[in-house]
Amino acid sequence: MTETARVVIVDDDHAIRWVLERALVQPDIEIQSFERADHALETLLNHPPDVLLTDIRMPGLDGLDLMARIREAHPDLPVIVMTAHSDLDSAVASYQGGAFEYLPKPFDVDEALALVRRAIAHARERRAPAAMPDRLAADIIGEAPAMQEVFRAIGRLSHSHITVLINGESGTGKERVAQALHQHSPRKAQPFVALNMAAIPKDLMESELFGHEKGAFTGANAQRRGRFEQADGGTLFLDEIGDMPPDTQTRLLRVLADGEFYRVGGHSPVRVDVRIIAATHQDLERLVAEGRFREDLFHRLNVIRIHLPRLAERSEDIPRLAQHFLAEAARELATEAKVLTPAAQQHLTRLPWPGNVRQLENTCRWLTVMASGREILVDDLPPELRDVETQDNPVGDWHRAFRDWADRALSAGHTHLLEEAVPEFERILIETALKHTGGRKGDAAELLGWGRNTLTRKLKVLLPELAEE
Ligand SMILES: Nc1ncnc2c1ncn2[C@@H]1O[C@H](COP(=O)(O)OP(=O)(O)OP(=O)(O)O)[C@@H](O)[C@H]1O
Repeated sequence: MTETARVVIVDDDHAIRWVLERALVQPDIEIQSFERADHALETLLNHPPDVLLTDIRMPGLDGLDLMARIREAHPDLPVIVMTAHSDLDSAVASYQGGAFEYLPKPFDVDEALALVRRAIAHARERRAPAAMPDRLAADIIGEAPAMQEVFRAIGRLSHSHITVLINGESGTGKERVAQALHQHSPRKAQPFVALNMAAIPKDLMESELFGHEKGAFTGANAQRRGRFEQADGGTLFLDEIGDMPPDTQTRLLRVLADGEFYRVGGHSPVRVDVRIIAATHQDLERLVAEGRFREDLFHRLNVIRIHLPRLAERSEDIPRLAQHFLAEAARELATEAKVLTPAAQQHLTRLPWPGNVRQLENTCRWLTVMASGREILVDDLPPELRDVETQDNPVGDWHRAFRDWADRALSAGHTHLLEEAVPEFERILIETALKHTGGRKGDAAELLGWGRNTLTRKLKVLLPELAEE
């Protein structure tokens, strides 16, 4: 976050102002200082900063009065009160007046900066509901612009009962978003019921959705309420709607139009009030064009469309998502949360993630169990992720080729692979380094990290034709 924070300092002591002004010179902090509280008052009231640092004892209006006046108008403004160490009474008074923190003088500049940073974060957190949240109540993480767009949509829809269609590949978080839409809707106290069309056998789908009467078909030993009835008053999430068979589509359309339906084998209509959120990874327009999805149903569902991008298209969210999933996995397994080294984190942000957020979540679970240390290195990643070729990871290429070679050699019954591999490895490095230095051996040795003598010795064995030159 690069938003600039405004910090106001009020202290009659010139030296303290000077020290603080210098301590707080940061790219994301803007400072304004005042010598007297009464001079600062008007600015503070009309243009409240993110954080106020004030001394207590000052001529004219004192710090506690200043704080009281400001907090009347801006109760959430964090105030840091500075005062002499010994002055316990004023510290207590400042807390009672609602100070965010008490900073005893003399203070350490790093301590002062850390406290100001904490106060800025606190102020932002308080403002978060009004500003753009980067995390919703349903724990959806997303700072990427496309996710912010999704959050905005959830916010805008929070007073409505409108039908929503969520598009996105498998594992991108469609169900999470559906839950968030529900939790931020007027129906939040009512049930959220989810049903995945792809997971139900076709001939059970209607009874699953609409319920059945006793004796409606073989095995229907009792009356059963379907998902529509279970979701009455709440939200019904229909996942993989593109997999819904045509006759169920027809029935669904009728329910959406009439607000009532019949249980399978039933004769009296059941009325329900259900909000539908549907999701699909398929291109519904194409299914409509191909005659596999009813056009009228498509239009009924496609009132508001939310698109969830693939994880690779929001790679800036990967570090926070990973951290979140590592913490979750640690909690589930009752162990300490692992942390990614910067290199491992960078590697993860560059992977293609065909399984999207779900794949990242599973990877974090795997790492929590499998990584040996608390810090996760690139080498700790599962091989299929570690050696993936990425734009910036040419190493992936040869790792894979090398692994294949080892595999083949072992399958062919070779033993003592190192005797074969190590000289080959060194020969390739030496040749390449010499190519880079135009044949200069001293420089090549330097590039490789060897002494010149070592290179000469290696050349004799590995590349005798070059050794004498
Ligand atoms: N932005 C996010 N923040 C935190 N967790 C997320 C986020 N997106 C997805 N998840 C988690 O990733 C997993 C997959 O998400 P979800 O089941 O919602 O995906 P989906 O698109 O509905 O998948 P499918 O189409 O396969 O059903 C879930 O465990 C979900 O909680």
